[in-house]
Amino acid sequence: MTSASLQIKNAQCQRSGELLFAPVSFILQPGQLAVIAGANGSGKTTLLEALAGLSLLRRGEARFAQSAEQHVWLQNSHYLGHKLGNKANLTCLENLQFVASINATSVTQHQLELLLEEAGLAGYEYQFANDLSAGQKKRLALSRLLMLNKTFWLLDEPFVNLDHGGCDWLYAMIERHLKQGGAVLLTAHDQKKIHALADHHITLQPSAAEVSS
Ligand SMILES: Nc1ncnc2c1ncn2[C@@H]1O[C@H](COP(=O)(O)OP(=O)(O)OP(=O)(O)O)[C@@H](O)[C@H]1O
Repeated sequence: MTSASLQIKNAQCQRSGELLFAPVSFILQPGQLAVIAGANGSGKTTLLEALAGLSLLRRGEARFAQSAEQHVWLQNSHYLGHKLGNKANLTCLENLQFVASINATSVTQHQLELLLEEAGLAGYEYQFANDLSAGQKKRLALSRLLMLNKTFWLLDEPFVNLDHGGCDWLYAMIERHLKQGGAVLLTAHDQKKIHALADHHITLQPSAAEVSS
């Protein structure tokens, strides 16, 4: 796992020609958690997508390890958005095998079975992802984090759809990742426990400024 930091300086995103939120700055160090909060529509998902390389920041910058090389950051990070990325017509096991193969990760079927068990999906190994409940789909998507050895986790509302047990599991997973030197950037609304664990609390505030062309 790399031990580099992520520096976010005066970051702003736009939609329909308008800046969504006032500039955001913080440095995410190894072992740290940043929680991004804000009202519905304030731009949390848009910011996370930009940091995950799916779109561009409108202003400011995100620098990884003091370098502008975004591909290094992307290689070391794993993004989980609202669209979970499970393959509906593959089983739980096949989903993990697929993700392992495209990430050149070597893993045995037994290891994957243990991983699914940890995710609360024992007994669902051969069930199609399409036939899982919303919370089970989330658990399957989150179990990828355990399989891939990525330093930075970018998680958009990861607690949504999880039951109490699922929330405890995810919380413990994040805590362990931080202790191992990983870093986590996530969005959350009313998760008091995860807010208490956070090193950075970022609440997106509306931006007054218009984007000039
Ligand atoms: N695909 C899109 N095309 C155009 N505008 C969009 C699109 N997605 C979101 N927006 C707009 O961008 C703004 C920010 O949306 P975003 O999803 O980033 O907010 P959010 O803080 O994550 O909200 P929530 O808490 O509801 O998930 C909103 O005003 C929304 O209407």
